Amino acid sequence: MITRLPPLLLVGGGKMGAAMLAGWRERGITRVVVLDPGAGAQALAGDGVDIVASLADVPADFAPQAIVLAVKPQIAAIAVPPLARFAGSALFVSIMAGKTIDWLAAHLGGNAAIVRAMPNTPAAIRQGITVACAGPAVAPTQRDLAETLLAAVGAIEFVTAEKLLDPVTAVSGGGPAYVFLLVELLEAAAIDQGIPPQLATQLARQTIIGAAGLLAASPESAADLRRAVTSPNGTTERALAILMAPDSWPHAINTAIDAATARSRALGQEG
Ligand SMILES: NC(=O)C1=CN([C@@H]2O[C@H](COP(=O)(O)OP(=O)(O)OC[C@H]3O[C@@H](n4cnc5c(N)ncnc54)[C@H](O)[C@@H]3O)[C@@H](O)[C@H]2O)C=CC1
Ligand SMILES: O=C(O)[C@@H]1CCC=N1
Repeated sequence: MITRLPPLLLVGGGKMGAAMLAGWRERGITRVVVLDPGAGAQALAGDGVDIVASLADVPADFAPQAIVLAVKPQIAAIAVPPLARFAGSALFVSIMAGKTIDWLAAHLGGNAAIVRAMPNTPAAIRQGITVACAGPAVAPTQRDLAETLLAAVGAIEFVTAEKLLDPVTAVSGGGPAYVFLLVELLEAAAIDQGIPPQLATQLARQTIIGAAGLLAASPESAADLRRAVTSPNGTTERALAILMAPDSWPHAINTAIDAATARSRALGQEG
């Protein structure tokens, strides 16, 4: 167990970068340099955290033990190669969707130590889940460091088959968006039934919050919790008969996850 985090370079201080930085601050940092040209990143400055707009502004004597890549995959081909000078000394942890360990190694130099990971936005409240895969050049102590950095924002699982990162990206990486969409759709349906908008919003939000809390607190499976709501010949049964029809949610969710998985694979090939 690492007690205090070593010097870190965070490349990209947007939604995910900021969420991880907040988790690291709770964990105890020595020094973090955030490389981000965006004006919004300035808000991340504070005790032990410096913001720089370009790599040229990173102090020459700063020696990060880990570099976390939290920029969009679409700019990776521009943002990643200049970091190759750290490849001999630092671990790289990439959370970019789709970008493979091979792609990163090709842009950083063949021997770079690389962990590819996929977190999700509940990281912002330390309730995320991350799946990670360590490349061949990662030393055991570097794997431990990656685990510590990622565990600061929620649960963490390592896999050895990197190809699983594409469906993981589709399921848990994007998963919060599907849940938020459900809130939006429930709210719209409530309004359609004549429920006043303010109450409709409250019903939709608190239903998801309450159901998630019940899932977290209960030892029962999701299917058992669903059955507990569903009275024989009652109201929920009528709704579920529509939602659970093979060409309804089962088909839509499966097709959606398939499309997102394919997009993750394609992002790995671009640039
Ligand atoms: N948003 C999400 O739900 C998740 C996103 N990811 C991945 O995390 C990465 C970041 O995503 P978000 O935080 O959502 O994006 P974001 O747009 O909030 O943050 C990206 C940050 O990169 C900065 N940036 C742009 N060009 C840069 C450069 N050349 N050097 C350094 N920084 C630069 C931007 O100013 C911005 O602050 C992406 O690769 C995405 O695939 C992973 C899991 C979940
Ligand atoms: O939509 C995306 O590409 C990223 C990866 C997972 C969540 N957001």
